[in-house]
Amino acid sequence: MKGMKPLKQLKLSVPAQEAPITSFLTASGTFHDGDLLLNLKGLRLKSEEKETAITETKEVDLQFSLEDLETIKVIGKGSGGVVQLVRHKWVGTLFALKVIQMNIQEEIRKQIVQELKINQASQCPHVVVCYHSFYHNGAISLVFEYMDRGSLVDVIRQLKTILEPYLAVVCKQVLQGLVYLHNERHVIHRDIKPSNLLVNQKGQVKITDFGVSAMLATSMGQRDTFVGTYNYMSPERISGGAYDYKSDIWSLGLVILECAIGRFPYIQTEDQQVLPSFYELLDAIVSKPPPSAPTDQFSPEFCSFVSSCIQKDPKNRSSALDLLSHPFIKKFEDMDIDLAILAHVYKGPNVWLLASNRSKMPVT
Ligand SMILES: Nc1ncnc2c1ncn2[C@@H]1O[C@H](COP(=O)(O)OP(=O)(O)OP(=O)(O)O)[C@@H](O)[C@H]1O
Repeated sequence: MKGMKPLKQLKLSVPAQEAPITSFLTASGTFHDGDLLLNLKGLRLKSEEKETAITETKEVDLQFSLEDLETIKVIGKGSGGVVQLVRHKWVGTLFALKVIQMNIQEEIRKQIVQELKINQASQCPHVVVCYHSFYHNGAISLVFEYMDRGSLVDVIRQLKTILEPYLAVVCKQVLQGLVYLHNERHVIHRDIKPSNLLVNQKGQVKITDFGVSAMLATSMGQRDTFVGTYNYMSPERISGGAYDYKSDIWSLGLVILECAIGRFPYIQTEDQQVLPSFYELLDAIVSKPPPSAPTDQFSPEFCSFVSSCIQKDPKNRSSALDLLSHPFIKKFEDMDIDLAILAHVYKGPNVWLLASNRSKMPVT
């Protein structure tokens, strides 16, 4: 047409950016990073689309979007957002939906998608499966396998303490999860704590929130700055030094000791209910001798296990793989202890039982 410039001559001035938004976000709102696609319909690996995933649970094959899920109730709240129990409207399967509000910055995008990828790809029976991840309106929604007995926080709250035979089984399962993360995935969890160890009525214990805390920290522009609790953090992390898989072992040791004695190990006595102040706690973790299991109350195997984990120098801590063959774990292996009994005695996060229920469990 007359007067109209050829298309080639039309120029649009776009401000210079390190990476144009179109390089990772499509017009329809889909993140893409290599093989990975993340949008309202969920997370997909292009390369895996053709492969038929062979999994034990049929839920993995469910194709769904957020609209297919209906909320039943809120089951938890963390520093990043709420966790809801949701049901798939058509199939009826229950899931835990974690919604995290976040302002995604360009420089952390790669790390987030990487973590989601690892999380979703989990094929370990002791790591909570993340079935789907949705990114919508500045929030990331993660659809997790629902663990119907809540976390170890709920268990300790109700039962007060967990006896050694059960603790050995809990420990073994967490260690199997850690061996998977450390030795197969080559990643550090970085946030092992009671609320991230979930239980179901089958008596399975699984590690959750893998990568989520790091994702939150980075999204807040605080790369590697922790957003949750510092309570279970290893001395080398608190001091800002280099840390590795052994950092998770320190945290595991504190969690297991807490489950045995019924209080956070840096709280000195049973009467003392409050935690030391933030700085007192950090100082105690870094400068004081590490906590240990009282030898007059616990078996030598248990005391040795705890001290193999809670060592100030990470070099002196055992690896997850070595701990799997520790005498404390081996001691109860032949007894065929069914953790489902514990899950049965303990009725779940909303019912607080009296500690008298402990009498139903075997005595060490
Ligand atoms: N997959 C799940 N199945 C059942 N309950 C869950 C699941 N995931 C989380 N919860 C419950 O929701 C609670 C809150 O979880 P969330 O991961 O948001 O925070 P947190 O681990 O308690 O704390 P923080 O955000 O500081 O890490 C958990 O303590 C647990 O009771």
